[in-house]
Amino acid sequence: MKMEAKNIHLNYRQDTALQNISFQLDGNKIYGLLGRNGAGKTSLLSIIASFRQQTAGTLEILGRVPFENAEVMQQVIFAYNKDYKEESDKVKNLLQGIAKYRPNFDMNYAEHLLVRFQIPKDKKMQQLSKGMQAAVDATIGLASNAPLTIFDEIYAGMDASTRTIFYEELLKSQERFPRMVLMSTHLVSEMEYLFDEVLILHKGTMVLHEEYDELISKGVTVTGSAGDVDAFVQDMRQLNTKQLGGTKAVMVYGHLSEQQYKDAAKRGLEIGPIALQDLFIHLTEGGND
Ligand SMILES: Nc1ncnc2c1ncn2[C@@H]1O[C@H](COP(=O)(O)OP(=O)(O)OP(=O)(O)O)[C@@H](O)[C@H]1O
Repeated sequence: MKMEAKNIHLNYRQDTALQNISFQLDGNKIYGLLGRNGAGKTSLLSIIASFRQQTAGTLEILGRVPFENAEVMQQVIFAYNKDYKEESDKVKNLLQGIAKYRPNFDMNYAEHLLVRFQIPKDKKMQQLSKGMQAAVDATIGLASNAPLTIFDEIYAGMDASTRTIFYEELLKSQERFPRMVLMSTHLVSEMEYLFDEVLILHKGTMVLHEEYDELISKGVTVTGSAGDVDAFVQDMRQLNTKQLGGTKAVMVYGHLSEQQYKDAAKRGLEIGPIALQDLFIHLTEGGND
């Protein structure tokens, strides 16, 4: 699967929701789309899923414009928390209806997921709790086996155990049927282990797109006595500082050279990894409140 966005803008009347969004995604990987409330995640995913059209710029999926292109849209599933209050269909009938239009839909797997999520398949959708409805949305997203699978904050309403089942099943089904998965979230620390690549949106612009391993390897946390830490990090890009008594931990962004590792060891400083959550907070702080 391949996707390319060039200079996408989206306005809602006079408000700008997305500006200058460009990226290329290539491969059957899990992409984490991170952003705070109102960053533009749903807006961007809705354009990718052809639920709405951008104001300017181009989007291509497999080299074609997806909007109103049935052939491309067959390959895409957009799973999000739907409103089922008017939905009197039973769970099993809803799934059967979806399976008719989805060539890769795996009903056996969907039933397995319903058992794992403890969803009674003979119950009407409108009678399920919010978390159970979200689990049905996740089931649809996973069992559709669509080459481009989009989950928009699908976990909302799910309890911690249900979310864990969802993450496990996502990884298992991705192994069986590799696909491009785009997943928006602000539960960064809980979900970061799922991501192959990370995209961070902030106030409608893309502030970062990198491979997860590369991203994590780029930053380090330097811990030790405050004076030594300050001297060591003085010329580095500092992201975050914590101090407890005389001990200080500073998160810095950038690769350390071999010499810097040696210097750190000499000064008795500890070098540890950074957390994506810290980087996310740093890159998206300010302006939204
Ligand atoms: N239908 C709409 N009409 C007008 N403005 C909208 C509409 N939908 C979204 N917006 C605005 O666009 C911006 C981006 O919203 P969006 O829903 O894409 O963010 P999000 O990152 O998905 O947020 P959240 O994490 O809170 O769901 C926000 O400022 C929001 O107020």
